[in-house]
Formats: sequence, C-alpha cells, structure tokens
Amino acid sequence: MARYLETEVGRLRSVLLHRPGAELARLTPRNSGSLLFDGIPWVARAQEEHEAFAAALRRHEVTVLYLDELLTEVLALEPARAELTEAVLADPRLGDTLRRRVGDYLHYLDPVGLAGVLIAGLAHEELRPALGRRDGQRRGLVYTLLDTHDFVIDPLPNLLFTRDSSMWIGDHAAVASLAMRARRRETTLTHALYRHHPRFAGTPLVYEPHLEHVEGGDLLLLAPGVLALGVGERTTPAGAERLARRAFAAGVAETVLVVPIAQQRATMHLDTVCTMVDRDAVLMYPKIADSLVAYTVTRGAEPGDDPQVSGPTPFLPTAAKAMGIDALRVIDTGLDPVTAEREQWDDGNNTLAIAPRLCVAYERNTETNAQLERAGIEVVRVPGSELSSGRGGPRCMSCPLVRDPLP
Ligand SMILES: NC(=O)NCCC[C@H](N)C(=O)O
Repeated sequence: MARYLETEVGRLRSVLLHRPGAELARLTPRNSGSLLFDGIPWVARAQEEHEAFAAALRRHEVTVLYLDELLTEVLALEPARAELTEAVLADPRLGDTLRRRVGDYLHYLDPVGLAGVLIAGLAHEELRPALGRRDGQRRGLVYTLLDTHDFVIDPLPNLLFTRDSSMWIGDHAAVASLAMRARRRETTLTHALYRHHPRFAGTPLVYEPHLEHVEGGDLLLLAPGVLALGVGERTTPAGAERLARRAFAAGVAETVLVVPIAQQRATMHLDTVCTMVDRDAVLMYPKIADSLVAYTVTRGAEPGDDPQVSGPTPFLPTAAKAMGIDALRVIDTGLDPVTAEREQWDDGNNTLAIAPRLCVAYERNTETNAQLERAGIEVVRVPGSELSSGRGGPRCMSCPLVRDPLP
C-alpha cells in the first residue's frame, strides 16, 4: 500500500477508525471522570453515530480501516500476541498471583476474544468464574481485596479517538506517548500494529511511546515539512523538542512551530481550537486567534547540534510564513462569544478535511458550520450527540493514513 501524508487537507484516501464497542459500556458515574468522559454515552446510539461518520467517509471514497480488525489480525501472530499480553500483565497493580491467573485467562482466548479484552478490559466479576467459586488460594490477596467494581484490566473507552494514539508524518508513522493514565495502554496496541501487522511492514517509526509526551491531537501538518505542535495539557515542551529532533533527523520536517495552549480540558489538544479546512484556511476559536503564539524550531546548524529556537511570534503570520503563503485565512468558530464557547466545547473546531474546502463536522455546531459554508467550505454533517460526551469530534476520531499530495 502506498502511504503518504504530508498535509491536513490533501484528498483523504484512507483512515484508521475505531468503532466504539463494549469499552463504552464500562463507563459509570463513578469512573467516567477518570476515564476522561464528561457523561455516560448511550452506547447503541454512539455506535450508530460512529457508523454514520464512517459511512460519510466511505461515500467520499475514503477507505476505512478499523483498529479492532487490524488488532485481531495481528494477534494471530505469536510475537504480537506475546508483546500485547505482556504489556497488560506488566501492570504493577496485579501482583504475582493475580498476574498468573490473568495470564492463564488470556492464554486461552482466541484472537477475537483477546482483542475484545485488550480493548474493553476485564472486570473483577468477569474473572471470578475462572478462579473457582470458593478457592481463596487461587484468588490470592489482590483479587480478594479488589473492589467488585474494579477492573483487573482497565478498559480503553477513548480508543475511538484514534487521532491521539498515532499519527503519520510523510511516510513515517509516529506512535504517541500519551499523557493521561487512562489512555496510556492505547499505544501498546498501535505500537504493535505498526511493527507487526503485514499491512504496515517496513514503516519507519519517527516516535514511540516510551519517549516524552506527545499526542496526535496536538499535531497539525500545516504544509509539506511544516508542522505545528500544541503544548499544554497533553504534549509537553520536552515532547515537542523530542519530536522536532526526530522529525528533522528522519527528514520529514524542516520547521516545527511549537504553540503553547491553555492547560485545561476545553483545550486539551491544539485540534480542539484550530483545524485546517483549506490549504490556506483554518477554523479557529476566535478567543485565541490573536493571542496564540508560536516558537519556531528548526534543525541545528551542524548535524548533532541542538535545534534552533526563535520567537515567540504571533501564530497566524508565523505559520503563513513557514508555509510559504501570504496569509492564513481564519474562519471563526460560532458567531458571538457565547455560541463560540459552546460550540468549541462541543468540538465545533474539530473538523476532518476530506479534501481542500470539504470537511466533516458534527451537525450540532450549527453556527460554526454556517460560518464554514459562508467561507466556501462544504460541510458533511454527522451526528455526535453521544460521541461528543468523550470530548472529541471528527478529527479526533480519525487517524489519516494516506492523503494525496496537494496539486
Ligand atoms: N484530539 C482530541 O482532542 N481528542 C479528544 C480526546 C478526548 C478524550 N476523552 C481525552 O480526554 O483524551
């Protein structure tokens, strides 16, 4: 398969999605906060909404790959199966006795069953039958003391936000280093996929999960060789420096614009406040449009030198200059400040470009979508009443694998 991704808006050819499943049914009022959801989604409706999103992409001739299917395929390969099982068993919460019992349980699962557990986790009570009804010795101390509502293996309800756990830069894949505890295990799955699945054989990795924190939602491919990287609640300055160093060394970037964003939930990633909808246009939260700044990071003068850093300078003109264009057009989220704040919260900014001037957006953000259309951007509206309870929109829910180069 040809793989290439050097912009945000080139004609989208293939994308990695994750259809939400049993892992969403793990969310309760007790755990939703720590699992990074702002509500308890109606699972069946969330699945319908996700199917509508995937159907909209297919209607536009985008090939949709599903993470659970690729995971099931890769689990048929012994090295991948061993690696993924070990990653789960490495959780220090388990202790030796429970680790052995969980290891035995996983050992007998076929690839479909194992993929299911790796995604949806394993609840305390689901393991009980495998431990014997009254056999305290087999259960051991940790299982006995765990609350019956606890998970032996934590679920991954945020896996549907495939944007964050991996990203592509040119012909390189980058596996994220996720900042939040609830999401860290997601990258054991994507890391294994890129290294073991035959579809990705030979793909060089420009970033890996053991490095400093970088999340895909913070990365925008502004133009070939020009990256913008938000630093805030998720991606750290050290992560930005590491990605810049690696992208320069791999030859997939010449300029990295590092963009500080407020460290708060509403703006957890750069793509919650800014996405590209044309080769020279961004959709942006108006409240920050004038205050956003960028530090320009370029490669050191000699091989082995530290990267050069300049700035801060205002983001919009700095980005335009790095992209080699006169100016970036800005389309505002919402209309008035209150609508803008509401629609930013509901992922109005978080559009996914299918091609220049054609994007997918949540239908609920009516004012923002109208603004886009007034600016000449065609909007493919998809439902997101349940999906948005995880605070992610069409861009967060997609990891583009291939886009055509811009003409
Ligand atoms: N790129 C994005 O903004 N992704 C949305 C991630 C939402 C998820 N509940 C999280 O807090 O990580």
